[in-house]
Amino acid sequence: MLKVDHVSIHFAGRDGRAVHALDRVSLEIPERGFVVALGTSGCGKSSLLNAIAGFLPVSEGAITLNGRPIERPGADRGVVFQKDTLLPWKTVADNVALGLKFAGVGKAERRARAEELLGLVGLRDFGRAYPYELSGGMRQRVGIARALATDPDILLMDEPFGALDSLTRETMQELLVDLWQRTGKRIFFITHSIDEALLLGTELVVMSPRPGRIVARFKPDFVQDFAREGRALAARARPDFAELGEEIRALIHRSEPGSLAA
Ligand SMILES: Nc1ncnc2c1ncn2[C@@H]1O[C@H](COP(=O)(O)OP(=O)(O)OP(=O)(O)O)[C@@H](O)[C@H]1O
Repeated sequence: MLKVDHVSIHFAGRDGRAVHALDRVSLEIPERGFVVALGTSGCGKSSLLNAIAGFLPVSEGAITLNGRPIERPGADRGVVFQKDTLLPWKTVADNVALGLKFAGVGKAERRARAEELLGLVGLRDFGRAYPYELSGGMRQRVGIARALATDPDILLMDEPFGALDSLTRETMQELLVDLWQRTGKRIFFITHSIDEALLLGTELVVMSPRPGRIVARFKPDFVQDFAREGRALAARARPDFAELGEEIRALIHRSEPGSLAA
């Protein structure tokens, strides 16, 4: 279990006043859970993800993974960002195996594991290519393979498909749901897209800013239809898909700065 227990994160703002990026946020991600956070810009989504990753210390509260407190980055958490962070001078296979190298895994095993992971993300023949030879979608596939390399307990994904064109994004959503089913990893995923959140999440947490809080939680089951069909069509066709989407849209708009409903 990944457990975020009453976590607050404060930053010193430029005017000297504290910025409450997160205020007593609690969250649990069970095995095979796919939790999606969404909300307006500045509601603390990335701060929450960075704290789970161990990049950012919490001001109050605690985060534990299988009972162990998270205090620093670790191989039990794989991270994927919107912008790929591949090393341009290394081949795709070497990029995928980077975490394994740090973990002291030998060359032959690294190579075999990279090949296996590249097969899993549909890039079997690209191990010797360099990142500049790949499209944006392909680079994100490499990023996902790299995040999976150390066989982490959880995947942390910060708007991983936010910079992709809509067709590539759909393909990547299909790939991720397939990977999720096959690997059984728990996932924490950030998006600005209500459609994407509904399609992917087993739990959606809607956040609002200043201070960053969870204002609503939903447990939709559209991802089961998506996984079964391999396509989003059946899930999107359900009347409750649009209804829940509208409910979440209204919630988010209400929390926007300057909103008349705020
Ligand atoms: N290092 C920092 N120093 C000071 N303030 C910060 C820092 N990082 C984030 N903040 C502030 O904390 C709040 C939450 O930021 P965060 O990036 O977590 O939000 P977000 O929901 O991920 O936003 P976005 O959707 O735009 O990525 C914002 O008000 C932001 O300005």
